[in-house]
This record gives sequence, structure tokens and C-alpha cells, in this order.
Amino acid sequence: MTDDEYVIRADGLRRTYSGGYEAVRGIRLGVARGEVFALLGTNGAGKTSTVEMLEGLAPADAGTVRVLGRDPYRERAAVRPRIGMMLQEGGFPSDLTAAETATMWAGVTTGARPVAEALALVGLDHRAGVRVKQLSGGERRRLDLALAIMGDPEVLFLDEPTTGLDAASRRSTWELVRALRDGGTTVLLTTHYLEEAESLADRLAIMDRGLIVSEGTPAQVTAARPARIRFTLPATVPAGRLPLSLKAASDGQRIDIRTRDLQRDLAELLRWAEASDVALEGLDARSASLEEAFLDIAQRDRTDDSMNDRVVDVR
Ligand SMILES: Nc1ncnc2c1ncn2[C@@H]1O[C@H](COP(=O)(O)OP(=O)(O)OP(=O)(O)O)[C@@H](O)[C@H]1O
Repeated sequence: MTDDEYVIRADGLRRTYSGGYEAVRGIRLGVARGEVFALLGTNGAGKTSTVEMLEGLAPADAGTVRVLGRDPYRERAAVRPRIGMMLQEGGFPSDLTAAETATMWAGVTTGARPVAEALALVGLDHRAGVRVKQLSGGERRRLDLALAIMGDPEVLFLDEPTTGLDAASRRSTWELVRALRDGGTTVLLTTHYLEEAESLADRLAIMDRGLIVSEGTPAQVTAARPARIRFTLPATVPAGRLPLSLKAASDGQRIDIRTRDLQRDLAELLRWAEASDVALEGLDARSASLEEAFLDIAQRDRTDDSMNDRVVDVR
């Protein structure tokens, strides 16, 4: 993909706070038109600091940012009408009702959709007459989303859009994001919900300590991680009797095998169990999930060890 085909492009992006703390340490990312891109990371990894630069709310200390081909900070007047953003904190007057807040926002939004439509899209139509301070946390989050999509933006930035939402509201927000994407909107979102990223994102990046440490489709990000086989051995069978080729870690009779060739190792295990007449209680074999990929990164962050170093051979 050429640079021109990216709706959001960042290169060598850095942000240093006063006091010298470098929150974003040179990242490169590109989001294509009509794509949902999720930015994941541990607390303090630099997601919000990054998104604020992409939104044009803060200048980059180094590197370049282009949104719709322009610098969102220096060319804010040209970029702002074409983007929607939902910040972590909405910060609207709490005495206004949801409808009044949306009407006020529509008044300063280019090409605003009808207020009733915006509220209905986030399932708040029945709460239109309720003051913001009387809305629940999840309802306020949905009002923030209604305002972000008020102008039917070409590019939508969502910073933790479903934090505080119940499971049903979260799923209807996902449906809305998918519908916007299908209508051609490019979406960049941050989230702490890995299931959300797995279900929504066409591509994602995981940030850690100011850098992007993994990037690709959810399948690509998890493909690099080992699969896992777990089971419990009968009390009479010591873990040392397992086939030597299986890299197994044990906690008493509970066995945890990490493997990059799930089919081969599972077949080996089952052949051994059959031949040895051993029942593998609670046998569970699964490919790596995004959550495991993420936890590996977070764990590495703490120990600076590779995952393989943490697998202990039982022999
Ligand atoms: N105004 C500021 N001044 C100094 N340091 C800041 C400021 N804002 C953020 N930081 C620091 O920069 C780092 C990155 O913060 P940022 O909010 O971008 O992380 P994040 O990935 O969005 O985290 P979270 O998932 O917790 O929201 C953190 O260590 C934070 O303490």
C-alpha cells in the first residue's frame, strides 16, 4: 500500500512530556480507508498520547502525522470537520439533557445528522429528555459516541469507547462500529477489551512502553504465539512419564504444554495416553488467543524474559 492510500499515517512519531518522560518513542502506523484499526497496550503504554497526536489535539515532538493527507495539528481547520472523536472523558455540561447536549453539538458540527437519529443510533432515544448528570456511566459513554458520529465523519477516533458499558450495550456499539465501517468510515479505536479488538478490528497494534511491539490482523498477531494443551494426570502417573518430545510444565498433576505445532504434539500425546491407558482429565487444547499474545507481551514487560524461558521442562 502506498502512503497515499492510508487515511491515517504516522511515522517516527514521538511525544515527550514536560519533565522529559518519553511516552511515545517513535512509532509508525498506517490505517487504510474503511478499516477498523485497534490500538492495544498495557496501562501507560502511550495509546492516548498517540491518539491525541493523530486527532490533532497535541503536536508531535518528532515525526509526521497525516490524516486524510494533511497534518491534523497544523491544518486543524481542514481536518477537524472530517473527523469525529470520542475522548476518554466527555466533559459536557451536566445540567443539559442528552437531547440538548446533542443539539448544542450539532450546532457546531459540519453536516450534522438529525439529533434524534444520532441518539437512536446509540440506543439513547428513550433517554433524550434526561439530564446528563442523571445518565448512568454507560449511557454517558453512549452519548459521547453519538456526538462523535454526529457529523458522519470520514475518520472516527474512539478512545476506549465501551469502557463502563454492559455486555448488551457493548455488543450494540460493536454493531454500530461495523455499520459505520461498512458505510466507508475509517475507525481507529483504543481498547482494553481484547475480545473487542478480536471481534472488531481488521488490523491491530499492541503498544508497550511507547513502542509498537506487535502489529497485523488478529490472526497474524496470535499466529506468532504458541498454542497450549492442558490436562490433569491421574495421581498414579508421574509427569516424568510423558513423552520426552513434549515440552511440559507441571504443577503437581496439572500439565501445561506450550507448542508451536499443536497437531503434532496433540497427536503424540493422545497416542501415548492410548498406549499407556492414561485418562487425561479436563483435556483442553487451543490455539493462542489475542489475550495470550497480549499477556505474553505484558509479562515480558515485567520480566524482560522471553516466553520460552518461562516454560519449565518437568524432567
Ligand atoms: N500530561 C502528562 N504529563 C506527564 N506524563 C504524562 C502525561 N500524560 C500521560 N503521561 C504519561 O505518559 C504515559 C503514557 O500515557 P497514556 O495515557 O498515553 O497511556 P495509555 O496507553 O493511554 O494508558 P491507559 O491504558 O492507562 O489509558 C504514562 O506513563 C503517563 O503517566
